[in-house]
Amino acid sequence: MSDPSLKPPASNQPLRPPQLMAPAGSGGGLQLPVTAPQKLNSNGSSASGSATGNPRNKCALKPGYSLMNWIRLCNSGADLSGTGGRLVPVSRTELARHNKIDDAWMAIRGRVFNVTRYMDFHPGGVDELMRGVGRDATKLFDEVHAWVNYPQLLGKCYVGPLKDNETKPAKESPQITNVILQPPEIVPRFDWIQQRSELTLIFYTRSLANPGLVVRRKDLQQLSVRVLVQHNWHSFDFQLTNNVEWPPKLAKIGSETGKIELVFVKEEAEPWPTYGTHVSNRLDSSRLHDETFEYEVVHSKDFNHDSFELCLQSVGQKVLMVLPAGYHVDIEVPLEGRVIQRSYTPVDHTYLRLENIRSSRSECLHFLIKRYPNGPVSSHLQKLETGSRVHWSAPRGSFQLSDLTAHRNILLLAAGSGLTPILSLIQPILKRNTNRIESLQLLYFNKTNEDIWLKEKLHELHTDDERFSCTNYVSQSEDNPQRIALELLAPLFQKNQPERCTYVLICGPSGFNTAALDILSQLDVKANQIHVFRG
Ligand code: HEM
Repeated sequence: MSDPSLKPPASNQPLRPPQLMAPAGSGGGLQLPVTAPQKLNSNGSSASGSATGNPRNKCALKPGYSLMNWIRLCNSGADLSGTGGRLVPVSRTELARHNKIDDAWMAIRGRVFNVTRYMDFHPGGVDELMRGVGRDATKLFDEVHAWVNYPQLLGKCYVGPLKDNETKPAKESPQITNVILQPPEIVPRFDWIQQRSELTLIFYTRSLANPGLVVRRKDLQQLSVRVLVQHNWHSFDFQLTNNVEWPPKLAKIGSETGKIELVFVKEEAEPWPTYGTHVSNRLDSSRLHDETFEYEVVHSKDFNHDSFELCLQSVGQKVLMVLPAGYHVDIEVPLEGRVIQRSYTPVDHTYLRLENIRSSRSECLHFLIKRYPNGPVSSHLQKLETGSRVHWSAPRGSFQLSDLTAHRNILLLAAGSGLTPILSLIQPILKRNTNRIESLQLLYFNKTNEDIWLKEKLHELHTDDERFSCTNYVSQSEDNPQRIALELLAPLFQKNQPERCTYVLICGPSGFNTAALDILSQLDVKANQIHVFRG
């Protein structure tokens, strides 16, 4: 029998009209986040905004069900938990009984919430929220939007802790285990919003999925967007309602949310009835293996005594490419009738000394390249003049940002030009809100002081966020040659030390990588705590 005191609140009846509710209270109630751009209806009026301030809105909420209305309801004194203010421990059996639209409970991280009244306020819609009711929805919640501040939004809906004292099934059947071991494929979901003068195409992947992007302009209304997520490519071919300008005003990938936003400026500033149409497909990745992209040099300049910066944009400005963090492209160079390839990870333009405004534009990719006397690719690239052409592959890599989720103290080991993939990870790791990082330590190894890249920039990063630190080591120093060694790394892995590193990312020449792996194995660091970037 279910406990009669745990019945859904009487107020599950239709909501009181919002204007009858008390205004948002001042004392510790919910706060309204910063307002975001809003979705325009075809008549140009605005639909409701997003609860986290993101300019997305899966469902146009009914009038009277905006975030503001929810805050009012929360502060109105209504019994949203349905328990009359009592905290009631909830068994899993009890939780399972509350699985209906008018009686909906949900457990997240061991806490049970009555989401019945939140149903129509949920920006993802009623059907989505219903997927999590009557059960422990922690995993589902995190997969969709781990960043949503549910304790704050659902504070008044808290029923009580989830009791975990029930007998668990003895053993899961082998089939079930298999299903759990294979993570479900992420298929990007498309959405769009508009303002009078802008159109935003949105692709939702998954939290920390670290997607990449290739956008190709066919003409002012036809675009091909390819999303790379977990080694799979998904294509979206668009026929837009009207013309947009190229390149997009913004191409943004939320490293934590896995959300991709492409903001285009409309040629004519007016509301569109719809974005247009699109056809989507999952692509056969093996067929893309031989695909190359043609880029041309827009800027090339010495960076230090043996390295240079190179900025390239797609020929005819047709392509915009954003790589997943930690990924590279293979640049191809013709040599004596053959084609040879080397891997390079682009760097953010803010790391370079660009003077040319054009080269900081979003459709350009920037590289920091070390010149090796016997390196045919780096020597070839250095000789290129403005307008010279280069071919490279689609983004490649095996790094999974989600592997780092459980780790709060991360060590970065880089040598020489191996710094570039590491650079692409620093911001995504530091910006992570889920299981926030405590320390991100970079040990950067070079031959001489002159070889060290970005000394000041990395110091600035440390000044901006003290969780990040960079220590330089030089091997060709007369008084104190420093190399990667057991004594150097051992203190970072000492047991019982709160800042003990639990994950290591390594990138350098093969000798350096091998030495690092050898030392880490002596320190008992397991293979699943290490990622090596190999070019
Ligand atoms: C566990 C079941 C749930 C599912 C399947 C679900 C699904 C969704 C979906 C599909 C969206 C649209 C945007 C996106 O893809 O991220 C969304 C947005 C949102 N959901 Fe949920 N949701 C669930 C539970 C909840 C709960 C319990 C809350 C209460 C705090 C919540 C609050 C929100 C908010 C605030 C947004 C807007 C996020 C933003 O704009 O950044 N969701 N949800």
